[in-house]
This record gives sequence, C-alpha cells and structure tokens, in this order.
Amino acid sequence: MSIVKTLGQFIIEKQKDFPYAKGELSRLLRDIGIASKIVNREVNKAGLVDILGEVGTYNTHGESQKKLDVFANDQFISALTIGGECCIVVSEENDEPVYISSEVSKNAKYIVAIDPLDGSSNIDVNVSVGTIFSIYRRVSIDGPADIKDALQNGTEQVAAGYVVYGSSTMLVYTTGKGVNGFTLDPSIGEFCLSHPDMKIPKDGFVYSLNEGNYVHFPQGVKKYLKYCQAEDNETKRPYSSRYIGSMIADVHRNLLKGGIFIYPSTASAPNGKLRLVYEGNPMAFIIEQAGGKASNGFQRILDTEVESLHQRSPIFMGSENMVLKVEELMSLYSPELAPKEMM
Ligand SMILES: O=P(O)(O)OC[C@H]1O[C@](O)(COP(=O)(O)O)[C@@H](O)[C@@H]1O
Ligand SMILES: [Mg+2]
Ligand SMILES: [Mg+2]
Repeated sequence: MSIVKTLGQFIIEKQKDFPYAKGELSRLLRDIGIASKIVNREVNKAGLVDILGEVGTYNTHGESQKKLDVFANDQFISALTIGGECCIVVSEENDEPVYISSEVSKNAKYIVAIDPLDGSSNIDVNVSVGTIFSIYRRVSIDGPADIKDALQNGTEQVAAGYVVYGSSTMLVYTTGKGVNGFTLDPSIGEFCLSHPDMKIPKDGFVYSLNEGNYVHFPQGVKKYLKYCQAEDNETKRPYSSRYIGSMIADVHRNLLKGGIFIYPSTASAPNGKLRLVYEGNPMAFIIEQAGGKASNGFQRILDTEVESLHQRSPIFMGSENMVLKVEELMSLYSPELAPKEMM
C-alpha cells in the first residue's frame, strides 16, 4: 500500500521552497481547505436539506443569488476571518471588499479573491460546481490595507486554486511552482495528494463553449468552431464538444485530458461574462503553471490591467496549440476586438 500524503503535510513540506516563509500562506491555504470541506458537506446533502434554490437577492453582476452561493460566501469569509492570515476578502458575491480588521488579522499580509460557488446554475440539477480562489500579497504593509491591495494584476498572484465538488471532491492549487491536485478522502476528512505535478497536454481534442450563443460570437470564434468541426485525419478532427456550464468543471476536465475552454465576447457582452479577478486570473495562473495557455483572444489574461474588482474578460484557455490556433483566427477575422494597446 502506498503512503498517503495529506494537503496539510504537503503544504508544510513545500514551505521549504520559500526559505523566508513564516507559515502564513500555509495557514491561509489550510483555512481555505477547511471552508471548502464545509461547503462540500452541504453540496453533498443538497436535496435533503433546505439549501437549493434562490435567496431572492442579486449580486453585483445582476445575477440571482442561490442559497448555496450565499452559504459558501459566508463560510469562506468566516474561515478567513477566524484564521487571521488575510486582511481583505474580495468576492464575486460582494459589491465591496470585506476588510477584516480583527486584532489577529490587522497586520495580515494577504488578500484573497474568491468565486465561492462557480457554476451556480448547476446546483439545483446535481451537476458539478466549485470554488475558485486567488491569493495576493499586500502592495505595502505601511498603513491600513486598502483597495489598491485588491486591485493587482494576475501576474502578482502568490497562489491560486480551485475545489471541484464533483463525483469526488478535489482541491487543485499552485503557488507558482507547478500544480498539484488532492482528492478528499471522506473516511478521514482530508484532501490527499492524488495528482502530483499536473500537466495539460499540448494538444487537445475537446472544445468547450456555449454554442447556443453562436450567432453572437465574433467572426474569429465562428471560424475556430468551423476548424474544430472540420474533418482532418492528421489533426484528429473533428474534435469533440463538451460543455458542462461550470467553468471549473470544464477547465478541470481539459486540464486532465487536454482541450480548450472558451467564453468569448459577444455583441451584447463586449468583455464576455466571466470575471477577471475571481475566475480568469486564478484559472489562467493554474493553466499556465500546468504548461497550458490562457488568453483573452489576443494576449495573456494575466497581463490584463485590473481596473475594477468586478471587471470581465473574454477567456480562451487550455492546451497550448489549441489556444494558439484560436488566437491566430481572432487576429485574422476579429482584429477590431484586440485590446487598444495592441492596435
Ligand atoms: O450559462 P453560460 O452563459 O454558458 O455560462 C456558464 C458560465 O457561467 C458560470 O457559471 C459563471 O460562474 P458563476 O456561477 O460563479 O456565476 C461559469 O462557471 C460557466 O462557465
Ligand atoms: Mg464563477
Ligand atoms: Mg459564483
């Protein structure tokens, strides 16, 4: 029988890679792990307890909040408050940053950005959902933490990860030295290392996007779809189409098997639907660390200037060669959508 390594043990072991670390980041990751186990417990009981359905309130993006969105948001903020290693939490579910000013956390040097529950529309129908998190260091530790600390570009992330509440529950994270995945063993209540040093295949044969929006897609995306659907033995086309509708589950599958996830801009949503701070940047950091590519159609997502907490970005991420191909077609057929600084 092989030796089991828990997330906690792995984090302590990896602290050696950061000689000046005092263990704060490790404790922060521990707190996120704890909150995710509590959310997992509720997700697993959905249908038995009163946790399905809407609350009747709307988040800052105008989306109706589900009971589990609110539960997960409260749970993560509470775990991070009690843990004391984080001074600001910014969340997809909150208009404004949550400043944690308790005695323990007022000198904390980390900021956490979360999408507490990704794939909300899938909760009520028993399809995989997840949590996405991202960690930044304060820009300066002089004076109280403020909004500047939360508005940092994706390249400044210290760590990022996600938890997918699927047929098993997995936590995947990076601190910029590769990507590792842990599966929750319910019999001991611990995440155990199951997917060390994850790498996404350079080529993939699956594309994931909401094809129902086809008429609204940019010309470059329409051309890429036609490319995916054309027959060609050498490149093993036509590719397969797989769309779960939870970004986390779609990207997780592509990370393991190869593929591309796309949420482009449309005529009515010029920056697409997905949020840069809570979804784009953390998933881009993970995909790049696993050897893949994450783009807004023209350039690295991580290089996007973060101007506001809830800004959106088009997303094309996954196997390197697939993303390169769609970038080529975007430049050829949709050059008008390129960010201004590239024109
Ligand atoms: O229904 P659509 O337009 O295809 O959107 C699906 C996308 O929206 C999301 O559910 C948005 O995330 P939230 O559930 O966190 O709002 C993504 O997970 C998913 O990829
Ligand atoms: Mg989401
Ligand atoms: Mg969400």
